[in-house]
Amino acid sequence: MVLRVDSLSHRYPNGTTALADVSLTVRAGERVAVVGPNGAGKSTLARHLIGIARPTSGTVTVDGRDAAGLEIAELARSVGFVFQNPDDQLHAATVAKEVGFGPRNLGFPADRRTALTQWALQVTGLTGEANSHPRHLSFGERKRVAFASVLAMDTPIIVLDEPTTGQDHRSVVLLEELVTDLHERGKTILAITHDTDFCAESFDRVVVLSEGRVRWDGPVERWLEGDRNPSMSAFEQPQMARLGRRLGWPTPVATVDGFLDQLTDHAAAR
Ligand SMILES: Nc1ncnc2c1ncn2[C@@H]1O[C@H](COP(=O)(O)OP(=O)(O)OP(=O)(O)O)[C@@H](O)[C@H]1O
Repeated sequence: MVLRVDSLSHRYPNGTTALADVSLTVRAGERVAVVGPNGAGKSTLARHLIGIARPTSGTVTVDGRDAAGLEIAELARSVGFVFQNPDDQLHAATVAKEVGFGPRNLGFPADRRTALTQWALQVTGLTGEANSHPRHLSFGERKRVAFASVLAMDTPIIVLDEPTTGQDHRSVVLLEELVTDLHERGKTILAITHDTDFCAESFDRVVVLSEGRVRWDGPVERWLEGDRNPSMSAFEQPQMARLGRRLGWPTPVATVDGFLDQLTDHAAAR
């Protein structure tokens, strides 16, 4: 169990209860999407995973260690966090320096630092921007710089807060491929997202939060079976699911590959 949240509650000083008795376990190598309406408590939950929020009650355990008892810098070796707003985490004068900062800070040797920085720039499509000032890039590009700077830290767990926001179609496809690649490298990935297409293409499991509580937790395919699952009703079905329904297909389909498989089966059955 790489992440374990036990009966976690969080009340802000103004009295708002953002999380109420949340329990959740994530195994190493899982891809989990946390979804839910605005104000559900998703970002608050993420802040607990990186140790910048302290539980009102309950515990958060990362790799068997109580997050509340660890220094933020220590936790950063295990959990990389990509903020919703990249400007919360970009400070260096060039993209390459920004991406190289994390591995340098963690004390990695020079050859590992260089290899990780180059890899992170390459997989986020930023090699050509290595010498640019992050502030001169677009919002979508800055988000990719933030992602690259977390990748370069080579943490076993990566938490992404709304990664597809502000990304054009090409960048979303790049992101989906990247999540698959990271999964194949054995990373544990948890993303907070409102993007059901992204959930369908890149994640195995969905956790639905609402009003600070876990309302649903299970495989992404089951969650997407809209009318059989009331927790899905507040979300837009993935495009492939809507298309499958319009075609009258009885078995729900959510991904492009799933759609093509069913199309092939239907053609063969004719
Ligand atoms: N610093 C804070 N002080 C007081 N209340 C807060 C604070 N941060 C968040 N909240 C409240 O806690 C609740 C959960 O907020 P949170 O940001 O975790 O939700 P979210 O699911 O991430 O929302 P969104 O989808 O809009 O980003 C909301 O009611 C919010 O107003």
